[in-house]
Amino acid sequence: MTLTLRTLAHDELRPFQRLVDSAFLQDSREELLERWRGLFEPERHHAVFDGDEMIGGGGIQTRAITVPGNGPQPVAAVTSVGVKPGHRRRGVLTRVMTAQLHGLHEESREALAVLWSSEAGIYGRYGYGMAAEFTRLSVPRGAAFRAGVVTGDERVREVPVDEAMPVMQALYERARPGRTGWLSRTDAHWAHQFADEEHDRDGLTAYRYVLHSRGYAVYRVKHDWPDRGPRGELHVRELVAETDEAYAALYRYLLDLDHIGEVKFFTASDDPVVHLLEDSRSALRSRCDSLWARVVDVDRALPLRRYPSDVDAVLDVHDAFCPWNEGRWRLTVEGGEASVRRVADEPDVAVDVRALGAAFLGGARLTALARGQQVREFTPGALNRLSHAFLGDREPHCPEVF
Ligand SMILES: CC(=O)SCCNC(=O)CCNC(=O)[C@H](O)C(C)(C)COP(=O)(O)OP(=O)(O)OC[C@H]1O[C@@H](n2cnc3c(N)ncnc32)[C@H](O)[C@@H]1OP(=O)(O)O
Repeated sequence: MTLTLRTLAHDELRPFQRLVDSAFLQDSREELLERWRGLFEPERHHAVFDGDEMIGGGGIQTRAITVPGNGPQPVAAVTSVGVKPGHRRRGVLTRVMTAQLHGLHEESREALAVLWSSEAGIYGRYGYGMAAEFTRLSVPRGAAFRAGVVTGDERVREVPVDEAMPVMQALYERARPGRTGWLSRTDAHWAHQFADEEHDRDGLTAYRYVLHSRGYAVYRVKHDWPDRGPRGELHVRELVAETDEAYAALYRYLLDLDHIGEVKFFTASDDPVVHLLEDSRSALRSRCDSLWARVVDVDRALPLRRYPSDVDAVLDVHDAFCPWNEGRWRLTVEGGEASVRRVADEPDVAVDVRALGAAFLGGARLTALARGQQVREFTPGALNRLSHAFLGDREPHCPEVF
């Protein structure tokens, strides 16, 4: 039977969702369909059919991502990729990736695509690079701040979700343009991210919502009452603050809650809490990849962000999956703004397109990627200059899995 590929219609959410559930070895739940419907853009979802049977697919959410120095920019947020068990390793994913990336290029849609990868070995072959990491942070309850840390005297208040949500949305929107890696959220995204259904809780409590006039935190608790006294785990879902003082005040509130042993948070890898703590080593940290990024069109993507230093270099780009990127491009950054044009000049560096994706948000250094054999320098000094130009003011961080 030959395989066919097409985009979906509005009434195909149910079979598509069943397919994704089957690929992720999850039970299908009819009641979740309404929540998914708000996120479903059928014309941006591709599915592969074996005869009449939908056996694989993947979708795109139309969103914006904050890039270094230039606020939110359009991004194709790739999501819900799956192939039914029994139909794997015969090129279904490759067909979906081809349809997505070639489609973005041909229709001049988003010049950048991002995703969270279920397994790290999958997306490099399609030109995605590891662009951001998150830190699994664990801080013991009561951990003291350094003398001199200011938390202010404003009371942090726990409030019901209905009161918290509009305030959270406004705070998030105000903070977002300055936070590399944060995504735009519609009401449907907010509803999805904070749905808080029983089966998502994994034995933890419902979300608790905490407000400060300049920030908020959302958390759950896993209770633990051993003989030596309570030592629950407090899991922070999101902590957003417009000021450093509000950030410290919210952390202080969470660290001082009774019955807690540890505060745990999947946070940005430059979360400042280690600098607030008297004993920085009490914060245990381990890192893992979060966002993978794909430069769809080199000449359209690189000018989307700003650069901290000027540079003029010819890049010999290797891109086997999107051949329109292959070859030599001159990247010129003046006053932080980039222009990119095709040239026949001798290259200063050779880069795999994965490395451009990894460096795009300022998270990975091109010098490190060179040591990882994804970048090669021909002109001495060019790599250091280029690597510096790609840095950002903050570590990129994506506070939600989509
Ligand atoms: C953004 C997201 O949604 S991430 C979620 C991805 N989905 C999942 O993890 C759900 C469970 N897994 C699956 O559904 C499937 O196994 C998929 C989607 C990962 C792969 O689908 P397939 O149709 O089997 O992939 P396909 O046959 O096109 O393989 C292409 C290549 O990727 C490789 N590959 C596929 N899956 C993996 C993996 N998990 N790890 C490493 N390599 C992989 C294949 O070996 C093949 O390599 P080759 O080009 O060198 O021959």
